[in-house]
Amino acid sequence: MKVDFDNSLLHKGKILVTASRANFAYSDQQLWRETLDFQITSGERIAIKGANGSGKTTLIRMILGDLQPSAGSIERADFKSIYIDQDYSLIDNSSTVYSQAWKYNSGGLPEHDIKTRLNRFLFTREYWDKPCINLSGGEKMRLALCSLAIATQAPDMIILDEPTNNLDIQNIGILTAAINEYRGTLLVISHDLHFLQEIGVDRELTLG
Ligand SMILES: Nc1ncnc2c1ncn2[C@@H]1O[C@H](COP(=O)(O)OP(=O)(O)OP(=O)(O)O)[C@@H](O)[C@H]1O
Repeated sequence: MKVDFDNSLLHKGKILVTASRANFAYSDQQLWRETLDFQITSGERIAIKGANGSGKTTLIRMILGDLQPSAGSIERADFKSIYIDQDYSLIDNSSTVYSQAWKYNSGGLPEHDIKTRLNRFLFTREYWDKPCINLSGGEKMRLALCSLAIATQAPDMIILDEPTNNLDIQNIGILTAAINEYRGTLLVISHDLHFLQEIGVDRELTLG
């Protein structure tokens, strides 16, 4: 499948995130027994692993700069990221499929091109006026990827949270193809070993 992602403008190997002795506390207790020391460089594909409640989502929110560490530091370069969470909050539930796609048309593509891209992501004409709130999880994932393929500049970093949960084989195929066309930095929380292998993850960050 041809996705036509515009690529991230960052050069490969640029340091995006540096965590030094970082930890986080929601209460008086630190989340991680061992503090976190890692770097993320542009172009890497990293799987974030750990049991339920081990702090994977918390770590992502720190990497995004939404949460500050309670110990140590997390330094972030200036980069553009997209977080596709399990609720697909990238999708505006008050929009229709077509208007969601149109919102990402920052480069002013003609209507015909938007429709071509919607079709590539299996959104044929009968879907265009459908309210996003009625889409299934798999359809929302597809529309999120389609929105990114419409945007002028792909994000420097895509973060996926359990992306294959609740997706059927066809949707997993589309997700895999889209991610394999993407050249930027990828962080993915997933227990799906087959998927991680298919998208060529370079290394793992395990929380415990
Ligand atoms: N806003 C909050 N206030 C207090 N505790 C929180 C808050 N958010 C998360 N926690 C707790 O912090 C711990 C880590 O949560 P987090 O959601 O980061 O884990 P996770 O690894 O993403 O979990 P899962 O695999 O179940 O999605 C959990 O014990 C959770 O209950």
